[in-house]
This record gives sequence, structure tokens and C-alpha cells, in this order.
Amino acid sequence: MECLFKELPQFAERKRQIPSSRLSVSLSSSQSPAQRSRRRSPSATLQLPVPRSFTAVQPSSRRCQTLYGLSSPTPTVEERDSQQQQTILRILTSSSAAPSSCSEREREREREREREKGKKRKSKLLHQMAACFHQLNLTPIRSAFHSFQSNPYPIPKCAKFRCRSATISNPKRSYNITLLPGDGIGPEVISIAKDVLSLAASLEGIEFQFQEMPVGGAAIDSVGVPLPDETLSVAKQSDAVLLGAIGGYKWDKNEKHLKPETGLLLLRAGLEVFANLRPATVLPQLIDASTLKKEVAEGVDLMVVRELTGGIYFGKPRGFGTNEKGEDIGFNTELYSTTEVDRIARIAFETARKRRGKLCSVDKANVLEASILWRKRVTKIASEYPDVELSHMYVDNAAMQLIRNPKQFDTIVTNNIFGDILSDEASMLTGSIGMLPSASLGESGPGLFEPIHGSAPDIAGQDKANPLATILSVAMLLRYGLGEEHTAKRIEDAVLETLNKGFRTGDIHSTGKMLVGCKAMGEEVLRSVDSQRPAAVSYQN
Ligand SMILES: NC(=O)c1ccc[n+]([C@@H]2O[C@H](COP(=O)([O-])OP(=O)(O)OC[C@H]3O[C@@H](n4cnc5c(N)ncnc54)[C@H](O)[C@@H]3O)[C@@H](O)[C@H]2O)c1
Ligand SMILES: CC(C)[C@H](C(=O)O)[C@@H](O)C(=O)O
Repeated sequence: MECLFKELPQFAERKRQIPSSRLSVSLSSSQSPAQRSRRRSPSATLQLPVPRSFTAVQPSSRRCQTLYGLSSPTPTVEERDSQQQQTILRILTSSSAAPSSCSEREREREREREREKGKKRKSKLLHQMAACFHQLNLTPIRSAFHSFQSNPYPIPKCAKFRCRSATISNPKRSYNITLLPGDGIGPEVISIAKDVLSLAASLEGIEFQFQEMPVGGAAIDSVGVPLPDETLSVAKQSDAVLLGAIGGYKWDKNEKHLKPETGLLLLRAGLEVFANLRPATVLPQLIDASTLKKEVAEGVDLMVVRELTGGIYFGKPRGFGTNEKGEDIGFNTELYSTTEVDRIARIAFETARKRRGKLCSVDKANVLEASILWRKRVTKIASEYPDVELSHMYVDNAAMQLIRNPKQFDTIVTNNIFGDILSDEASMLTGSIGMLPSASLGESGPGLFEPIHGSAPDIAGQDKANPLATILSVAMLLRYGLGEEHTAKRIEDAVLETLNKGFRTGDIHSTGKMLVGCKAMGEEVLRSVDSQRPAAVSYQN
């Protein structure tokens, strides 16, 4: 049965007609049942269906009746209210005592004490109550939130969805996430990915605090630099960083230090995330979206391990000058040290070992000294991984082989610039650059997670962007950044289920599929996150 995702329309309509004070759910109220009955007149007339999960906390005799399809008397509003309160109170206080053993007077005294603990305590409690509502699949969740706008605890946007999954208990794990929406389609995809992360995590008992900071063009416009010190500092102190994309026509002519791209490079260097994992998996659902022949694209599943904080992007000397003929010149330096190559090689071998045990090192050792060193060091590190089969390939050949026979690749390790280019190329095997996530990791500190695509100024603000690369980046954040494998899997399964249902953004659309925009695609993924249906094909990265 489809989950009832949106607020019930008739409920929303009634809510508009009723003063919000009346809509609050008087969970810890000191009113007697009789008083409550008098006061709740307008909202009490809302004949909400009893949620299924609610029956699970009813006394066993009624539960049996429900389970075996025997008709049970529909509880009155009063009865239901009282049962809800007892259940929530029990969960909040983790009390093993049966709520029915408490007299109404004792409960009243308890509530009296609760009230005196002040507003902050109350807000906190209400936040927990909201989680319980969530757990119990109770309809009034929205009204409970609604009447406490001043709650200092951030309410995830997705709280408006009613979930049928009843897995949450009080949040057990809590993480700080820095959100860097950036430019162009960045804010569009980040807003969706944040909702997906919040919902999936809340269903697994995880809590997130988000801090949104400016980066790229947005930071240039607001603060004057592409990577404000505050942004880097907040990012460093968080548990993981989620970035949308940076860049755009507006800043293309800026001086180098005032380009959005400079902000991104400074961020990567500042976080010391030298290992960039870019998985390219051709999903069976998207085989028709690939521009390659079906038999070429089918079954492709590769991982590009890109060195991210070295090479020509950062090598010195670099700059502009004049040559002996008096002409202007621009120059950069491709430079790698043994330490830099060794550490990325080890990450790549470890990655290959967990995959199909094949590693292809891509370089330009027939021409470049930096590549000669690269090949020498990768070959040396290979002796630590006898179980991994190592091959070497020149980058020009690799670019060609990726199109000719991509299935020959398992794990590819390469330098910063080759990795940039080859991963964009690999994305088209999967159907679109809008499908490729990435994880950038260092030896310590938070990881940086971002789709591999850019700010796509050509489609920005038009609700056309594919949010799946960013949603899958969130899955990588959970897996690689926080070790929350189960939640990562839930998100990946939801993406697959959404594709199974036939929803497609324009970049991956094919005949017979449902064309949706960025937001609608996000909503479909949220629906699937909630539904928990196991996916037919599992996504690996
Ligand atoms: N990590 C990053 O933030 C990053 C990466 C690449 C490029 N950029 C920057 O982005 C700007 C634009 O660069 P570009 O045009 O070369 O590359 P791009 O990745 O932004 O766009 C290339 C093409 O792919 C499409 N595309 C990209 N992402 C998509 C998505 N999610 N859904 C549907 N279509 C999508 C775009 O519409 C465009 O036609 C530049 O300023 C560039 O420097 C940033
Ligand atoms: C925007 C740019 C600096 C960046 C890079 O070259 O690394 C981008 O192409 C990417 O792949 O993330």
C-alpha cells in the first residue's frame, strides 16, 4: 500500500479554519479528560482514521482483533487521545511501568513538574514527542510542530511527511553537517539532498544539525571571497561537508583568486581531502539513457580514484610571464611527491581489494616525469597488495578504452587532472553527469561529498537538474563519512526504486518514462526512502 505522504487534504483544510491554538495536541496537558473534551470541540470533530501502527500499541486483545481482521470498535477520540498520551509518555520516560497503572492524579502531578522545568525543556520534550509521533505514524505530527514555531531544535522539512516506517526511537546518534549549496543548480540539488538525508536518518534514529555556509560565486557576492575563513572553519569542525556546485558565467572573467573554482580548490586543500572516489555504475534502469550501445554500457561498474590535492592544480611554479620572444605565457607545473603518490595508491588498492580486485593506474609516463614517478611508486606499492591485479595505461588510451570497452575496468587510479576528465567521460556511460556522486576523503577530519557535475548555468533555476548525483553523494557521506552503512543503503535503494517506478529527469529521460523536474524527482525519492521496499538491484560504490 502506498504511504500517505502528503498531509491529508481535508485535515489541511480544517486546520486553516481552526485557530492554531486549538490545533495543538495537548499531550502533556494537565486537563482532565472532561476538560479536554470541552476544549477540543473544533479539532475533535476531525475524524482521523486510526493509523495502523497505532493499533500495534493497543492492548493485546484489540491488537489480535485487528491483526486477524476481526472488527474492533473504532476508538473514540477521547480514547485514542488518552492511548496516544500514555504511549508517548511511556516512550519518553522509558518507563517500564504500565501506563495504565498510573492514576490520572499521579500523571497530573508529573505533568505539573514537567511544566515547571521551563520553556527550553518543554521544546526539547516536544521535539522528542514529534519523533514518537513519527514512530507511531500518528496523524497529528504536523499540528504538534505547527504550534511550536519557537522550538529551537531544527525541524527537518521532511517532517511534513507521514511515514509508515516505524523504526525510529529517540535519536541515538547526532552529527553536524556543513551544507555548501554554492551556485547555479547547487542550491536546488542540495535542498533536496538535505531532505532525503534528514528523512532517511530520522528513520534510522540519527539526528543532524545542518549549518549552511557560502562558497564559490555566492560567497564572492556576499563576502567578497570564494572561500570565507568562516566557511572553512565551520566545515573543518563538522562531521561531514556536503557541497552542491560552484561557478557560473557571472564570475568567469574574475581574477583567478576571485573565481568560484578557486574557492573549491582551497576547500579541498583546506580539508586535506586527497582521495576522490567517483563511482560510475550503469544501472539497468538507465541502460536506454546511455549514448552507448546497450551491449557496451550494460554491466559497467567502475570506480575512479582521483588524486585531488596535488598535481598540476596545485604545483608550483605557476603563473603568467613573458617568453624570450616577448610573448605572454601561462604556465603550470605537474608535480607529485612519493608521499602523495603512495597514499593515493594505497587508497586505490584498498578500494580495488573491496571490489573486483583489479586496479588500472592511468598516467602519461611515456612523456611526463611526474607520471614516470607515479608509475614507479604505484608499482612499488603493489607489492603490499598481492591479491590485487595491477595494470598501467596511458591516459589517451584510457580515454578511448572507456568508450570502446568500459567493462574491462574495475578501479582506476589517476592524478588530479586526468581524474577530472576521465570521470566526466565515465559519467556518460551511466547516462548522465547528473548521476555521478563523489566522496573526497583525507587521513583525518571531515570528508567532502559532492556530485561530480558543475553548476550547470544553462539549466539553473529551471527545475531541470537531476538531483540523483547529489542524493547518491549523501549516501556516500553516510557510508564513507559517518560509517552509517544502513542509512546509505536505504537511500541508494530509494533511488533505485524511484527509477524502477519510471521517474526520469530530462537528462536521463527515454521513451515511455515519466519526465519530472528536479523537485518532483526529489519527492519521489523521499517517498521511496519512506517505503523501505527492498530494491531489485543493489547499487554498489
Ligand atoms: N564541483 C563543482 O562545483 C564543479 C564541477 C564542474 C564544473 N564546475 C563549474 O560549473 C560551471 C559550469 O561548468 P560546465 O558547464 O563545464 O559543467 P557542468 O557540469 O555544470 O554542465 C555540463 C552539462 O551537463 C549538464 N548537467 C550538469 N549537471 C546536471 C544535472 N545535475 N542534471 C542535468 N544536467 C546536468 C549541464 O546542463 C550542462 O549541459 C563552471 O563554472 C565550472 O567551473 C563546478
Ligand atoms: C570546478 C573545478 C575546479 C573542478 C575540478 O577541476 O576539480 C570540477 O571540474 C570537478 O571535477 O569537481
